[in-house]
Amino acid sequence: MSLLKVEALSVDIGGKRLLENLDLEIMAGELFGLIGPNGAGKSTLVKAIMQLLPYSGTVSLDGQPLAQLSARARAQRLAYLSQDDRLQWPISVQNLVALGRHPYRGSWWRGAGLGSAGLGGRKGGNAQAQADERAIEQAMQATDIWSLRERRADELSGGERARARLARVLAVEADVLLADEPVAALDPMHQLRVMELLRARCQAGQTVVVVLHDLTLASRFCDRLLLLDQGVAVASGPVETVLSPSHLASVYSVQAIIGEHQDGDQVHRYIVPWTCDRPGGTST
Ligand SMILES: Nc1ncnc2c1ncn2[C@@H]1O[C@H](COP(=O)(O)OP(=O)(O)OP(=O)(O)O)[C@@H](O)[C@H]1O
Repeated sequence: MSLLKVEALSVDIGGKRLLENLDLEIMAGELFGLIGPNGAGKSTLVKAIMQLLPYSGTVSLDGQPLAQLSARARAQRLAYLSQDDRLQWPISVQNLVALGRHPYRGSWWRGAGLGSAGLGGRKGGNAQAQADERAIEQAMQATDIWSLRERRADELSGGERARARLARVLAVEADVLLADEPVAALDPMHQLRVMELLRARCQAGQTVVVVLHDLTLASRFCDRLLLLDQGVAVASGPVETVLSPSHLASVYSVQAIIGEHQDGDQVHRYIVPWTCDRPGGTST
């Protein structure tokens, strides 16, 4: 049985249809990729799943419509990394990551998380505080921002901040992680590291929905893909079927070099967009 199910989902905003009658089933432990060109509707789909946009249709988790869950239950079961990387106020990296534990806190918990003592400052505290500290530290180690933990998040580089924001959602330890372009700002090593991390999280039982523009990463790491174009599902299923040369040409308007690389006993496909089918140019 699927963990996350989307049925007949449509989104209309301002008189414009952004998503058209989508059906989707994502299994527990799956690394599921959402791909498609700019404006295809990937972020809109993720926001609708997160109940951040009005939609028609049903989104359910474990058979229960998400709209029926309390905000706190939803926040514990689904973690969301948005594309928007603006920070609204100066905050240390470790306190930003600590915000990921907010869904487990009572309403009395007004601070950003760790206070002036930082990590380790509440050793010997209750079980919840220890679970929080463990989750926060693990998330920072996994995203390679441990050494940045006392820096101000708004003073980090774009890639460092992207990893800090990812650490915040990893710290939730939710059943489902929805990550909208988590590797877009990262250097190649950190892109691979994050994709390996998401893969490992799936092997440990989490379910991950990831929006990607890098088709080689999508091909190599995802179990299945949904290809969106203009709010419509063009193809869904195994990577080889979805990332066909004809889809690349018809949806992305590119001719791509598709090759295979033998890595141990596994064969991975790489996809390098090479020429544009659609002429570009600057408007005057
Ligand atoms: N609040 C909104 N009001 C009106 N139109 C919107 C709104 N949000 C998104 N759109 C439009 O919906 C379409 C899909 O947007 P969305 O952000 O889902 O695309 P995307 O596939 O995530 O694109 P990208 O790869 O550029 O991030 C776009 O044409 C966008 O302009």
